[in-house]
Amino acid sequence: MYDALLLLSFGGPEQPADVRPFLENVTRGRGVPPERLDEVVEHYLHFGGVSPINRLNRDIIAAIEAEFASAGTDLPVYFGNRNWHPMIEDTVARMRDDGVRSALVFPTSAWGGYSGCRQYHEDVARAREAVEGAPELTKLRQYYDHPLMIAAFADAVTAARDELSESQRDGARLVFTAHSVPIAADSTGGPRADGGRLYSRQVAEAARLVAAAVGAAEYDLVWQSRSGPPQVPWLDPDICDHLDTVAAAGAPAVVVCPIGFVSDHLEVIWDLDTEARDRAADLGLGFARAGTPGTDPRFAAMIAELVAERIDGVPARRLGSEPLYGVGTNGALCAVECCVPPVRPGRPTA
Ligand SMILES: CC1=C(CCC(=O)O)c2cc3nc(cc4[nH]c(cc5[nH]c(cc1n2)c(C)c5CCC(=O)O)c(CCC(=O)O)c4C)C(CCC(=O)O)=C3C
Ligand SMILES: [Fe+2]
Repeated sequence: MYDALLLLSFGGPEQPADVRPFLENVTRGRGVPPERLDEVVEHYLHFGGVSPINRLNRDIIAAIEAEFASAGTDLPVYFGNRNWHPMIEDTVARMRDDGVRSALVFPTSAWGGYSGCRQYHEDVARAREAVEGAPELTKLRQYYDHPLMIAAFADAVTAARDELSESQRDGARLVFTAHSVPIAADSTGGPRADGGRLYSRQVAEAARLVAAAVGAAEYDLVWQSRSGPPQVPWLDPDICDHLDTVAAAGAPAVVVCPIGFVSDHLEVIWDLDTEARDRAADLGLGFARAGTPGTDPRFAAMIAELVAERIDGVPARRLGSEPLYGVGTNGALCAVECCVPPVRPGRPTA
């Protein structure tokens, strides 16, 4: 029925010369101001112009291959990106040349919403348009509340808390963070009949599930990595501003859980490990950042389970109750009027 798996991700530069063209791909027609782009160029150059994201995705692929081998699942795993090499168009052409007829697509975003789900459908549609004789491509579902992912995040939170000194541990505030998006995009996320806000509702539920798993009665959910022009409202508060609030409330430390991301890519190692950590230091707040689930063996096990749902009809395991979508073949949307793209300032209308 399916003869391959394609891991589809965001992509990131692998050398300094890649940084500008990568960012142009990401932001084309999206109204991100040039000043913001210049800043983001600096973030990448701070790490030698190399994002860890491709390497981390290759590690995830190696873990999936091992998982498939031990389960006797005979599916080759391919790697393609939206914004940088290996580009999805090139990978889909290679899949066709290898004789792949119908493949499943695992997106490295757990979420619904425009950026986390619909844009991956658009990537699939664009790649198939570019490649004559392209295989059928069926995107897997959203997995924000999969028990294996929640368990991996929960153990990472516990490990981060243990890094704090004993005096900081007790009063440490648990803070979840995810990529901010424009409020207009969030409000049209999901099928219209569901009332929108799919992304922020799923993020809030994932945070609740992880907090419950570690026994935290209190926690906060904040946002990070805002871009776009300042007059456009995005989900807030921002993580750095929130650290001021936490410090003012008298907490000795924070445990920051990047619930919105599956791996330690640039949004994590810059925005959290650099910017937020520096802000915490200025405020005299202890700071520990929980790891992301991508390197946890349970993450590959979860992917194998999502594949088995499609191939063997294994029942979908999930802990939450927010609506869950994400499946579509050849770029077909999850539902009619799903995640209608917001009108963006500066975006070409054609
Ligand atoms: C919801 C969401 C996720 C999580 C879901 C998922 O994982 O898909 C995510 C992930 C990521 N975002 C990433 C990088 C960037 N995102 C940008 C810009 C934007 N992100 C947005 C949303 C999201 N982004 C939005 C609404 C924009 C504004 C432009 C637009 O409306 O589309 C920009 C432009 C410059 C800037 O920051 O302004 C960059 C460089 C990287 C790669 C990091 C690396 O290289 O290691 C990853 C994994
Ligand atoms: Fe992003």
